[in-house]
Amino acid sequence: MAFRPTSPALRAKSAPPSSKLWLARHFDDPFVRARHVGADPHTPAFRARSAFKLLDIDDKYRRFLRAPHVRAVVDLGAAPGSWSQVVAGFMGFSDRTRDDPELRAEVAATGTATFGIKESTSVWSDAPEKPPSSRRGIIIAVDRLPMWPIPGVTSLQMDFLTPEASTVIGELLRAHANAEGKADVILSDMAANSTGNKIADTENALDICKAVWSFTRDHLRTAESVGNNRGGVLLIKIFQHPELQAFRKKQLEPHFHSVLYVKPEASRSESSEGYWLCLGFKGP
Ligand SMILES: C[S@@+](CC[C@H](N)C(=O)[O-])C[C@H]1O[C@@H](n2cnc3c(N)ncnc32)[C@H](O)[C@@H]1O
Repeated sequence: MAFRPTSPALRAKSAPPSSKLWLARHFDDPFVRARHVGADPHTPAFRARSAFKLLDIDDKYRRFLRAPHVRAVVDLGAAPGSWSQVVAGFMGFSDRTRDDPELRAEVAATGTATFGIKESTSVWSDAPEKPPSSRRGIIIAVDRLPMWPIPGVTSLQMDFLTPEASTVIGELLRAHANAEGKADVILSDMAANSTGNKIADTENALDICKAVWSFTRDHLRTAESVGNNRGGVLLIKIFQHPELQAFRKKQLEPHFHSVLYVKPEASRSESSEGYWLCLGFKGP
């Protein structure tokens, strides 16, 4: 199956007027245009404009992802994979998926949307058999949706809110990360589907925050173990809401040296989306 984007002209033709407006604005968006920087103008360099949010946050806030000690990263809500692409780039892996004939042949041999998935565990990976730790670290990407592979990224197709998610990710970290078996950075761009009901949407957003925080307590390295008071980083997507602010005050602030609210340039101004960048984990 070819992962080539449908041309904007084709999509706009059959769309109702309101969608046409959205599409016109979408394709006029500098971050959407910037995705197409590769040799082939039809194949975006990044799979989503979200890549620019992460690049922007990392640029503005102390290059927490580019720090040399960062060798284990967990990317929650990773599909279609642009954040994982950014992390893989920083950790020295290049996205050869499009260019490498060998990798393409591998992909073709194992199937299409479901290729490589081990049915028993619902874990699949495009990383070679040798442990990633012997190279430049481990990147674990988790999503309910399948994800086209990215070299250096181990992908898990699972619902993060299920109890086994933490166990499976923890096992991978213990096998392939640093001596402590913990992540240097945890990223969460997870967003629940909107139900149209504000109360239900807030509850769902809060459930995600709580699950990510509980996972963080178990699997994030502390600033002390990194040897840097900004080490042990959590970046989590949130939507502005008083209940979420209370969660930040009670749960996050006491456990990190600093918790910053960040609204990257690539985040649409009309969206209430933002991120908390939590630096320097003090421990659970
Ligand atoms: C905004 S997208 C992430 C985009 C991604 N950061 C990128 O750059 O390509 C949010 C993702 O969160 C995933 N998601 C939401 N709830 C989830 C859950 N409970 N478990 C796993 N993934 C979830 C969705 O499937 C969706 O792919």
